[in-house]
Amino acid sequence: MSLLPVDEALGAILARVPAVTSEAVSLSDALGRVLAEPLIASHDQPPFDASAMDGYAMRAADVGEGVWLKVVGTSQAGVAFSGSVAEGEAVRIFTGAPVPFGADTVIMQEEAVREGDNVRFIVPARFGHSVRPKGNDFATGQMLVPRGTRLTPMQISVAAAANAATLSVARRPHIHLMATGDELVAPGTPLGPDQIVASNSFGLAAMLAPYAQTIEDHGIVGDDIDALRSRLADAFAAEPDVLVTTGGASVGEHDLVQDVLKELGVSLDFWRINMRPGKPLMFGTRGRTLVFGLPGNPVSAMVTAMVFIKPALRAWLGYAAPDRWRLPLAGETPPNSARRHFMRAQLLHGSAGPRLLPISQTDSGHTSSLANADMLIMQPEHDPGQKEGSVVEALPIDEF
Ligand SMILES: Nc1nc2c(c(=O)[nH]1)N[C@H]1C(S)=C(S)[C@@H](COP(=O)(O)OP(=O)(O)OC[C@H]3O[C@@H](n4cnc5c(N)ncnc54)[C@H](O)[C@@H]3O)O[C@H]1N2
Ligand code: MOO
Repeated sequence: MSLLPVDEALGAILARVPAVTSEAVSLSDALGRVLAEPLIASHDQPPFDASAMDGYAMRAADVGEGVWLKVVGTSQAGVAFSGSVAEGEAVRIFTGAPVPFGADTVIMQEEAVREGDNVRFIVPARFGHSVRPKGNDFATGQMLVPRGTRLTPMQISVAAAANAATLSVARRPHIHLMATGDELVAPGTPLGPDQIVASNSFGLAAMLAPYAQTIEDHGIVGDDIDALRSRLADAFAAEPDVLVTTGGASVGEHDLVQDVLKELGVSLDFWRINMRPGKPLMFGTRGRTLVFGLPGNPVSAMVTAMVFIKPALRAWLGYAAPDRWRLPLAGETPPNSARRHFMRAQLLHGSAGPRLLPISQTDSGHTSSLANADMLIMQPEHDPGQKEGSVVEALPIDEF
């Protein structure tokens, strides 16, 4: 049985991801969305030379020890001084207010002595000090946030400062989930004999939600070919962008998912990957729907979603794939088999800096160890095992 290498499988999936399409959203809906068009400044910021302090604006050349200047007016934020500052004059000014024509410098009020309409300064003037020049923050036409950025609060703030009421962001996919297996019952159900709680769709919905416009969970379908056919046909009728099944992916008589997907017109790109956990993963397309058939084992389902579905969704949104992390080990790893191993690991934050502590549990049904992990170490095929301190590649579990 030949197993497809992980990188080839990922390449095949990415080749099926459609081009980014965009939609406009208001700033209040933009957090966490991926920018589809770069944010370009449409005005200079500040739009005028502005004071950085509450104080006085004047010509630096006019300031000297014991020299009194005449205060000829006030410039406050929103209401500029309408005149200009001539030799020997100053204007009372407030933070953010336009620096009047003729003035070139601001001195803060703590360094000023005011008597009636006159002011003198207890420090020498430094030309241009406490003046924010027009366009100093950003200038018209400047690119402020590049396309493909996942928007943070800081970037939403700069977008608002740039006077953008809406942003062009990537449209998000509609994702459908379906669990398969006669033994499965929904969480909260008193367990009968031979029953297993269906956990996969809950973990997957949580993992995929940040990328999705909607997530629709079709619940649990038993290992019955007619039921599976009808429920999957219903799911396809909604034309989801992505359909994810779990379970029934392996080789047993009850593993029906592949046959039914093909019967319903899914063109299968591959089945079975050279990795653990997650070997029986299948992937194909039906029209514009990307179809992922994940293994039922809960660790395999979550790991294959991390390794394949997340990168596919990042590409869907035009979000550049993050670099793989490279971190030193806080313990040794055992020799690996011929399959690439995605090994559970804890991220330790000690005085030696961040390090990865491998978790020895490798059972693909062992969910509690996965819940304890922060990262998956990517152990290469045939890796002889690594000593503590060796630098290894890893995928952070909670990264977008
Ligand atoms: N003869 C072989 N047997 C198996 C092979 C193989 O190559 N030859 N591969 C093994 C590997 S690797 C995996 S992974 C599993 C995957 O099998 P399936 O995708 O067919 O999964 P199921 O048999 O349906 O379930 C496996 C296991 O996971 C539990 N499960 C299923 N769905 C859920 C869910 N939604 N939430 C929680 N747990 C779930 C299920 O009860 C089983 O315990 O096959 C191996 N066998
Ligand atoms: O994919 Mo399986 O996870 O190796 O048990």
